[in-house]
Amino acid sequence: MRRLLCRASAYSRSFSSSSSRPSSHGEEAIIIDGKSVADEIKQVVAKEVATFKKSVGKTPGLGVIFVGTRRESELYVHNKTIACAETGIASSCTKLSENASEEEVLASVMKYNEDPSVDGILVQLPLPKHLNEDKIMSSISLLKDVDGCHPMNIGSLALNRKQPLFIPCTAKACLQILLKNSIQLSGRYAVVIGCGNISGLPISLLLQKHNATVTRVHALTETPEDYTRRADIVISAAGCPNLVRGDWLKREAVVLDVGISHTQDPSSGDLHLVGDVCIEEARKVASVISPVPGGVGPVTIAMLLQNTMLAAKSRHENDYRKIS
Ligand SMILES: NC(=O)C1=CN([C@@H]2O[C@H](COP(=O)(O)OP(=O)(O)OC[C@H]3O[C@@H](n4cnc5c(N)ncnc54)[C@H](OP(=O)(O)O)[C@@H]3O)[C@@H](O)[C@H]2O)C=CC1
Ligand SMILES: Nc1nc(=O)c2c([nH]1)NC[C@@H]1CN(c3ccc(C(=O)N[C@@H](CCC(=O)O)C(=O)O)cc3)C=[N+]21
Ligand SMILES: [Mg+2]
Repeated sequence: MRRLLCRASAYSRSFSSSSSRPSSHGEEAIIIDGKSVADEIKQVVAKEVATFKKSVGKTPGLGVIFVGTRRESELYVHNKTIACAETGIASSCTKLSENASEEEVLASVMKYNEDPSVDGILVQLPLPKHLNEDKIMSSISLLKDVDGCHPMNIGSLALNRKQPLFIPCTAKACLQILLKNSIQLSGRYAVVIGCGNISGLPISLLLQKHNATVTRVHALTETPEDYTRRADIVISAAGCPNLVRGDWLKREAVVLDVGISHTQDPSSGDLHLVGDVCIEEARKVASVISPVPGGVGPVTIAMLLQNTMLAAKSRHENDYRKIS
């Protein structure tokens, strides 16, 4: 009975444009519509950008650095550029070849660090293996770290009572989806699958900041399902198709699928996206699921725009303080 009530209340809470119920037979999870969550955020950002342009006379700007030729990275960078244009943010992209030297990449970061028209910098990951990712990410100016990947920002996210200037976009996107669907975090048990620097790790730190009890599992964890089966909230960011099966989940669990893998259609050559969660099984067990595509991904891009707007504002306030 409690379960039924839970499900009914989760349904009524989310009975809005941001979620849709896939079937009417009453036992399937709510599938979150990330695109509409993203559109709402983008509308707010677009208004802020317009106000900023009018009052300050500057256009917020994002600089992207893309090393190599990975096809999916190219797609993401393209999507980010379009999203910037939609909200009135200026964007530029520095493309470097697969065998670019560390000095070249660092020089590109420095150029954006010093460019007053650039408010936010994103170095597209993963980088080619010969490059030192830590060194490159640490060279991004703290005030421009809209990706939230600088060790100082990650450190502040991990510390009690400290607020980072920028929260990594994917973690922010997950939190936004949870809050939007009135999913309580405080005191609840959350399991994050995968501890990557741009997704799993920051997600687990942000959930912990919101007083969830958090376990992180990874490729070396023995029987990860022992943890996920007890979890109120499961967030998977491993990049392994069908990793999370229906029998890995507790009834009424909330499941966010962050992982994205690309499979190529043998006949058309088109890239298809798949998440980590076996959605056909999970939807029969979970109460709420964010799918791939159309879940966390679009919200992540909206958060990048929000962080870029935030960077423009805080840099402007800093300049103002210096001259007054
Ligand atoms: N939707 C979105 O907005 C975004 C999606 N992504 C996607 O999220 C995924 C993760 O990205 P990223 O963090 O950069 O990746 P990383 O490669 O940095 O991290 C992957 C993590 O998953 C773990 N892992 C791998 N296989 C398994 C497994 N079988 N069981 C449990 N854990 C496993 C790895 O563990 P170990 O370290 O032990 O090998 C590692 O901790 C990718 O698919 C990426 O495309 C990323 C960013 C944004
Ligand atoms: N420094 C850095 N920061 C990142 O945030 C970062 C990165 N590097 N490297 C790659 C990953 C991946 N990532 C995605 C963002 C949006 C979608 C997204 O919008 N996905 C859409 C579909 C997109 C499509 O159709 O191709 C969806 O899931 O519906 C996907 C993936 C950010 N990443
Ligand atoms: Mg590397």
